[in-house]
Amino acid sequence: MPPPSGPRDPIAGLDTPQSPFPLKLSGEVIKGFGRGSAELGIPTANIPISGLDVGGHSDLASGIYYGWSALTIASPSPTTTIYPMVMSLGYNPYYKNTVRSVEVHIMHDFESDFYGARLSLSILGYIRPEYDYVSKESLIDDIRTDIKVAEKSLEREAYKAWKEDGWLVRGGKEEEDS
Ligand SMILES: Cc1cc2nc3c(=O)[nH]c(=O)nc-3n(C[C@H](O)[C@H](O)[C@H](O)COP(=O)(O)O)c2cc1C
Ligand SMILES: Nc1ncnc2c1ncn2[C@@H]1O[C@H](COP(=O)(O)OP(=O)(O)O)[C@@H](O)[C@H]1O
Repeated sequence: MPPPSGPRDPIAGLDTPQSPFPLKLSGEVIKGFGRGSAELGIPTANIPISGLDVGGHSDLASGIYYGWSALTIASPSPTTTIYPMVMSLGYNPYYKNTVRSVEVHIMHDFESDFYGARLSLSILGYIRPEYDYVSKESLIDDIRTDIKVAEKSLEREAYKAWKEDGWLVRGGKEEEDS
């Protein structure tokens, strides 16, 4: 399906997250198809799609989502940092992938890659379905717009609050029994 023509909404969804959000998803950063940085100039960290099953979200619709991410780097000592993120879930119709993938663009400039790190997501809203595009440039334009929409959407108080969520701050770990 091609994207609709005309301007896009600058903000996604209502002023408070609606059911089924927030959704939690966590996994190890694995290799993707090697296109994000090289072809699009927008790196995307892939995590195993099996993480959706673990959380009971295997029927989550393909599309573009936004929320907060926690990146946990193991060495020299485990450190978790929270960043805003946009996530693409699906078959990337422009590239006609045959498997569904979870790809996360973290809205931060990193100096190096972080394969093997743990990436935990608190997904707070849905932006749009995935589309096929006539050109790589129009795909890039839409991803850039998604990033702006996510930034603006996360500025709302009820969305900002989830940045401090315990599960995320603990790097995707459930609370231990005391
Ligand atoms: C916010 C965002 C929106 C995206 N939207 C689409 C889309 O509508 N259609 C599509 O084919 N791919 C979409 N993609 C996926 C890119 O095509 C994908 O990230 C790219 O193929 C890089 O894949 P790789 O990291 O596995 O190499 C989107 C990615 C992001 C981060
Ligand atoms: N802002 C960022 N968001 C997501 N990943 C990033 C970012 N900056 C660097 N990376 C790194 O780049 C990798 C993704 O690069 P990419 O070119 O999309 O390759 P691939 O999808 O094949 O793994 C991520 O796994 C991560 O290690």
